[in-house]
Amino acid sequence: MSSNGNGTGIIVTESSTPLPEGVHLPIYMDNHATTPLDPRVLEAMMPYFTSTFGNAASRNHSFGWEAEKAVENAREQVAKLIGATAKEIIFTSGATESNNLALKGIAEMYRERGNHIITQVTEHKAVLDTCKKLEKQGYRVTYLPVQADGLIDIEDLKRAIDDKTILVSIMYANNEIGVIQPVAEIGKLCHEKGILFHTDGVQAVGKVPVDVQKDNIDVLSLSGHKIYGPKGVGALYVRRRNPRVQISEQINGGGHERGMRSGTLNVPGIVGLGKACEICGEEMATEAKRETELRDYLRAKFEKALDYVHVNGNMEHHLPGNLNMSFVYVEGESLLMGINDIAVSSGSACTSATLEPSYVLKALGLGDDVAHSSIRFGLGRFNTKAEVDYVSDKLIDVVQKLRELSPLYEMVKEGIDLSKIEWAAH
Ligand SMILES: Cc1ncc(COP(=O)(O)O)c(C=O)c1O
Ligand code: FES
Repeated sequence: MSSNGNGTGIIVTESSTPLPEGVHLPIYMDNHATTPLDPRVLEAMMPYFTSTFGNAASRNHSFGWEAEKAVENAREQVAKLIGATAKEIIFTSGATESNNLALKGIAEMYRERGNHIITQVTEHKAVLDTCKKLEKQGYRVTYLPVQADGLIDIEDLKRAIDDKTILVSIMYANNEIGVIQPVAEIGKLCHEKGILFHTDGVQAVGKVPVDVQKDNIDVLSLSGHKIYGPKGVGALYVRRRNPRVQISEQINGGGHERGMRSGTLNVPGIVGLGKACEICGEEMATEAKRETELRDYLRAKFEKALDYVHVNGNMEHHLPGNLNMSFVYVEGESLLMGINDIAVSSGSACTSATLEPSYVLKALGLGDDVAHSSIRFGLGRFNTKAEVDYVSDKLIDVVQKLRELSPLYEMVKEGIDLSKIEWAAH
């Protein structure tokens, strides 16, 4: 296997100018995809791999009791972060499983009551593909559109509800454009109509205050690796009162997690998830402020230096660390190649397995070309101002150079209306 020397798979281009202090390449600014494990989380997890390795289900010796105690402590920590009680937390292998369990488990359990589910077009694939599977099994699914700013229209939701609707699943915050949906309002509407409300809270939990009571949430998915915890562990909040939600198990076996999710518990992972939640709860307010400032600073630098750039998604209802920007009139692929020492995500096909531009950006009404020239910056706990400066300066430089070569940009500057041009077919 060839190596690029930094072990990340990212090829770092040689630079003749010395790097600013505190900047090490490559720079990771893709914290919506995953986050590094916080060293404090690792420290909490370590004993549970070696000395305290018991099976939390072993009832007749201290190894089991110690493991169980750690799991129950983590359950409290997770519950506290979202305003739930410990008994309402089910541990899973991650949010993909949580979303599957929520949707399939509710669909199956409430089949007698109805077969209609409402979601939205900009959900994560873990929700969309689960819904598609349920459609094959005879459920009806309404995929609500979003407005140009990424928010759903509550009136659309009201119109979509019918007497067979059993579940509404709308994500708390979007993983690409960072837009925060009016969750409390959606939940209130669902409760008035006697419909269950599930939210994919993966990007919001730990970043902004999430409270299952105030937000009228019945079922919520969360994931460890998006909040500086380990990968492969997550949880599902399942409301126990007003209303008591019932979920049909999707994995059968030893009856763990009150029968809702069998399988020996990942004790170190769960301990890590709990610790990650505790840290987020303690540091959320200051960290959200810090990331928001960095985010706004990054955006302001782009807007000052470049024309034809715009943000995607409503910026008032927005995650602190998210910035999704389109750099119009540059070719997406070249843009990415020009910033290959920076780990960000793009709305283009070249970074994904499926050869299509981001369906989230397209749902906002962006054309393929603009979606291709869009970049998602995901700022996180370990990003610094020096990194933000490096990233913005580099990007501005690359965009300016690419535009110098861009005939489209030149035509726009000359005042030619591109939409009126008849391009020759090829
Ligand atoms: C909004 C959203 N939902 C679900 C997931 C899946 O989470 P996990 O990686 O824990 O399965 C992700 C992560 O990619 C996400 O961003
Ligand atoms: S930018 Fe790579 S496919 Fe569009």
